[in-house]
Amino acid sequence: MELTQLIKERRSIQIFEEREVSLDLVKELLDTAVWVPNHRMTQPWRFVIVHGEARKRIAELKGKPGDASFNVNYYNKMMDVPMFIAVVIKENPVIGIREEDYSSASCIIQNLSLLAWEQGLGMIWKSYGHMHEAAYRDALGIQPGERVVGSLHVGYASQVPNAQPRIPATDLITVIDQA
Ligand SMILES: Cc1cc2nc3c(=O)[nH]c(=O)nc-3n(C[C@H](O)[C@H](O)[C@H](O)COP(=O)(O)O)c2cc1C
Repeated sequence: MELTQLIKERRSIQIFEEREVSLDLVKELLDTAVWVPNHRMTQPWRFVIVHGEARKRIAELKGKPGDASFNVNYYNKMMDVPMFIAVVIKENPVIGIREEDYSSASCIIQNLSLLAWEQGLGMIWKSYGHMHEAAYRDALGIQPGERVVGSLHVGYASQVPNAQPRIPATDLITVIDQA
């Protein structure tokens, strides 16, 4: 697919087919996705991939089946996601570097979503609050000093949402050409 078409036609996917996602394919896509610009080449990221039965680590964060606190809707919603990828970065103590690192990690996520889309694979970047909470961090082995940039839900789309219109960049351009 041509890059322009890929960029415009990629959608964030919420609802997936039951079909499994190949771990090898995702590893290969990630290997390409990390070719982002990265000031100082800090490359502070790593990726925690959760799939199969391990999805229960996430699905059971709001109670296990049988618990009084069990949230069946949350459990089912999470177990319907074929694969999760937590994009994790080491938090640099210097704020400027921390922002650069976060920006580069965001580029990886966009690269990955385009590469996945090209392969017919859907994805959504989720930023739910509980990815910063101790229970989620413990379940995925997130270390002190690490930040979860996003929890990516990955799978083959069962529904592709309509595109939401973008404000044309041409309406947002200020051209300065006078001395
Ligand atoms: C930083 C970031 C965080 C996001 N977090 C969520 C989220 O928590 N839940 C959600 O449904 N979508 C989330 N999204 C996806 C956006 O809602 C989606 O990109 C937007 O609606 C435009 O749709 P499109 O990606 O299909 O063009 C997030 C996107 C970004 C870039």
